[in-house]
Amino acid sequence: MLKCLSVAGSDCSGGAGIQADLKAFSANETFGMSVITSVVAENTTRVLSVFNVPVEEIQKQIDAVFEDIHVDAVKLGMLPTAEIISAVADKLNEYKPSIIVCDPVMVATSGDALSEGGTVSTMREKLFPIVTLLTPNIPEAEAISGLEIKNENYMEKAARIIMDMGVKNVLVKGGHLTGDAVDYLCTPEGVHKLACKRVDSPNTHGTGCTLSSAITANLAHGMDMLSAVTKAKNYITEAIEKSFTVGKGHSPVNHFYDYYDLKGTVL
Ligand SMILES: Nc1ncnc2c1ncn2[C@@H]1O[C@H](COP(=O)(O)OP(=O)(O)OP(=O)(O)O)[C@@H](O)[C@H]1O
Ligand SMILES: Cc1ncc(COP(=O)(O)O)c(N)n1
Repeated sequence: MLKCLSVAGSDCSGGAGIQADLKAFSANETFGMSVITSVVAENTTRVLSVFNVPVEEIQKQIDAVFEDIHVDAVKLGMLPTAEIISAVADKLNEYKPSIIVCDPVMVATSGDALSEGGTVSTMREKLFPIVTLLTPNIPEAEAISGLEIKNENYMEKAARIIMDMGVKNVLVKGGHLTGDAVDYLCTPEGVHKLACKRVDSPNTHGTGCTLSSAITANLAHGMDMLSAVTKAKNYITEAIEKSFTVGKGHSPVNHFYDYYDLKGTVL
């Protein structure tokens, strides 16, 4: 069994963060593990509070996993402070996992901040040189590239700017635009446009976390970057399409649509 580790924040309502990552790892046939960076009191409508785990405890969790278990791939989610980014990067440099997918989480679907301001420069200095793939959404790609993304054409430009910062592969996600759900994948081989139909649904809580974790699992399985991202993109589209209501706001996606029907009966 391949083993994937998520280093991310906890979403008590189960739709995003570590909880989404573990579900996506399992649904994509890998064993999931978690290092919790922050305990977020949040639900489908809002963030009530953010309690960051002390850096030493994050380091110890990473040590506990790596001293005992071979990690096939790592996914990075919410790294809320420059100090945490720096400490996680140092640990990754120590243990050198071969695959690192980084979702540079800054803001929740509800619009609430999940990261201190001013973390982009630390991410750029410490994480960009070591990540295999960076997966910013539109606001994150704007913050990193400094480019205002007015439409699809600017997504590709932003991806190229971020590649020029030394990132090996970049996926700029277009969930926040209108029209088809279009993402741009920039690899050393070129730019690939990945378009799926936009599902008319408010159930998008955790889409970014789920997509990046599915990509991580696919890369752990040995897929090349384009195949891993394409398969994960199809997975997230279907997971949104087959989602159900949880709470009063943006419900999560259905990670296990392939395994259970909406009454929980095994397919
Ligand atoms: N309504 C939708 N229908 C189909 N695909 C979607 C929809 N919304 C988002 N996606 C897709 O989901 C993935 C995540 O994209 P998005 O831009 O929403 O990331 P994110 O902002 O990090 O996630 P979130 O909105 O959960 O914070 C992308 O592949 C995007 O194209
Ligand atoms: C703990 C935590 N991490 C990340 C997100 C963003 O998730 P997404 O961008 O996938 O909605 C979130 N809402 N909560």
